[in-house]
Amino acid sequence: MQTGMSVYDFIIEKQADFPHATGDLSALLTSIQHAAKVISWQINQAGLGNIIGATGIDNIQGEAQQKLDLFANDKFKQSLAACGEVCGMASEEDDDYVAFEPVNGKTAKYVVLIDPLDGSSNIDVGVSVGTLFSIYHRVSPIGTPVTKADFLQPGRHQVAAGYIIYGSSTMLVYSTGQGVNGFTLDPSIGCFCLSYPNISIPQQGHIYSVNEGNYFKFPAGVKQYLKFCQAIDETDNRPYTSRYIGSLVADFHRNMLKGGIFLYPSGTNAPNGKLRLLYEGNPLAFIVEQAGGKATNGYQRILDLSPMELHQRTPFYIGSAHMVDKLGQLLVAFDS
Ligand SMILES: O=P(O)(O)OC[C@H]1O[C@](O)(COP(=O)(O)O)[C@@H](O)[C@@H]1O
Repeated sequence: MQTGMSVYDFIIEKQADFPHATGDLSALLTSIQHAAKVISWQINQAGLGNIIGATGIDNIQGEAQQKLDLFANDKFKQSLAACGEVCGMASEEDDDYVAFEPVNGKTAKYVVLIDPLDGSSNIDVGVSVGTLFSIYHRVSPIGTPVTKADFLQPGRHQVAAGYIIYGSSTMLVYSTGQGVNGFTLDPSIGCFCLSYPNISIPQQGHIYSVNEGNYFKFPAGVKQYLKFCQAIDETDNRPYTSRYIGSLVADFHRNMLKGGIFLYPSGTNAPNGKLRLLYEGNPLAFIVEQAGGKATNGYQRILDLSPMELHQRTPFYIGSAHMVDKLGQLLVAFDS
């Protein structure tokens, strides 16, 4: 897999490893790229058009819906519905899942869960934002109406997952369960090209990412862990560095490439934290594990959690394996 090759060539080469591959997943991934390119173009001109700012409506999360949230949600819905491989989509921006009509009599076997524009409250200040996606095989019989059960599957059943980061460059990072690869959008040819093959996260990092403004709401184990990160100990390069953008995809992407831990504890914003298990937790947990890292709710592997509701939240700790383990030990010691 040589750097610079297009994602299309990459998918075709990878498909060769799976003689029974039908190309359906490849077509689905291509439809995600199409929507991402349109959104990337819109974000790059965001200040010029009438596309920044809020719509005046709150979404089911109780958050002010940004115009670009809706734009991105519609773009992914259109592209995924048109590709014919997806029987339904659940989005952080929609109260309930939507079922797609069959295309040319094709029997779609996948469902997609998506956070169309994560960190969108940062758009009008020019900070990186992202899209998160999660793909499963449906559990209901093919050809029958899609059901809620198709979306409430544990994260370990994901067939593929990934994110797009709209930052200094636009990147697609995804996994189909055979490692993690990153592709940068080359605007001159309108194509995602391989730029980060076989990404792996360092087992130990020196960055911690958390909104310390919520410190007094954190569980005792988290407070202990932050003390550990800030303590002076040259034997293992402490104190660590604090970095928090407030845009999950951007914070995660940095920590995956450099090594680090991202924390969004329980008790902040809501009893179970702020971040959504299905749209934010599961796709990033799938990616980080494929890159050699870990993701937990403090006590359990995120990918083993059984979802009960479409918009349920979870405490979220993700990153370098040794750092997530250390935090887990302190949570058990101080909060169980
Ligand atoms: O402002 P807080 O409470 O630190 O929360 C920041 C977190 O919320 C988010 O903005 C939530 O994302 P959404 O934009 O998808 O609601 C994350 O990207 C980010 O990590």
